[in-house]
Amino acid sequence: MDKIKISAVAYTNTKAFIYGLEHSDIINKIDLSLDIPSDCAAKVISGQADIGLMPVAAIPLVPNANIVADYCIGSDGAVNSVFIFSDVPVEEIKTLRLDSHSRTSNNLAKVLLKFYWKQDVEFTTDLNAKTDAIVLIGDRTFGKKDDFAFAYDMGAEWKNFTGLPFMYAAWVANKEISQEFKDEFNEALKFGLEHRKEVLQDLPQTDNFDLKDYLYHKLQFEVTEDRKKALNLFLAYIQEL
Ligand SMILES: C=C(O[C@@H]1C=C(C(=O)O)C=C[C@H]1O)C(=O)O
Repeated sequence: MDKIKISAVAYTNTKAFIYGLEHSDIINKIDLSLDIPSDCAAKVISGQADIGLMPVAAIPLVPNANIVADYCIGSDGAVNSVFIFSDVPVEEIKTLRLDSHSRTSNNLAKVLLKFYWKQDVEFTTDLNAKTDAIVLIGDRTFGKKDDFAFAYDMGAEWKNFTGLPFMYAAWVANKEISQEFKDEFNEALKFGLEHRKEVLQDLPQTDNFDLKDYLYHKLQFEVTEDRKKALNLFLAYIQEL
């Protein structure tokens, strides 16, 4: 049988999932690559990967997209790794640089600015552009909150806006996956989440960042009904941008 090609996010938020996959027999049935989120999306869209832990904002671009696991990268309120960092308060943001690693959070910033804060903002991806604010996600945000005059946690702001939790990335396939594989995959992911203590022990400490709080509390990994509702609402807002 051909191995199932899987692309997962190479950030700390995915370490428990990777631990679970690597400590289960399923590791012999998959080809696992670790990528930045935007590359994960590109691989699932192009068919280079069969399944990806993919930024949810890119789901509409995936042919035959289907969510194949009961677990995701989510939060209920603040997530502590998805930010708009700004020199000015949000009412004064006129220009914002997006994060080339991101698909979901770039769109989340656009949705929040337009529909929640009702700001008219110019967006750029030019790394040399001097902007009022930037989107930054993942490990590169750890401990950086105090380096900026304003730090808006987009998980918290989405909850203020909608009252809902959020789903940043989901395990999405571009083809039919057997129930047998899905069951085994879910078991492996669950095993990883149950072994966060071991995962934590292997992670390097980061200044000004509470890794334990991040892995156990800020990140929430279940695909719940409310998180699916949030996903549909988010995708509908993206259509209106
Ligand atoms: C919580 C996070 O969720 C993520 C954010 C993503 C995005 O903005 O496209 C994609 C995958 C996840 O890694 C994070 O990266 O900090």
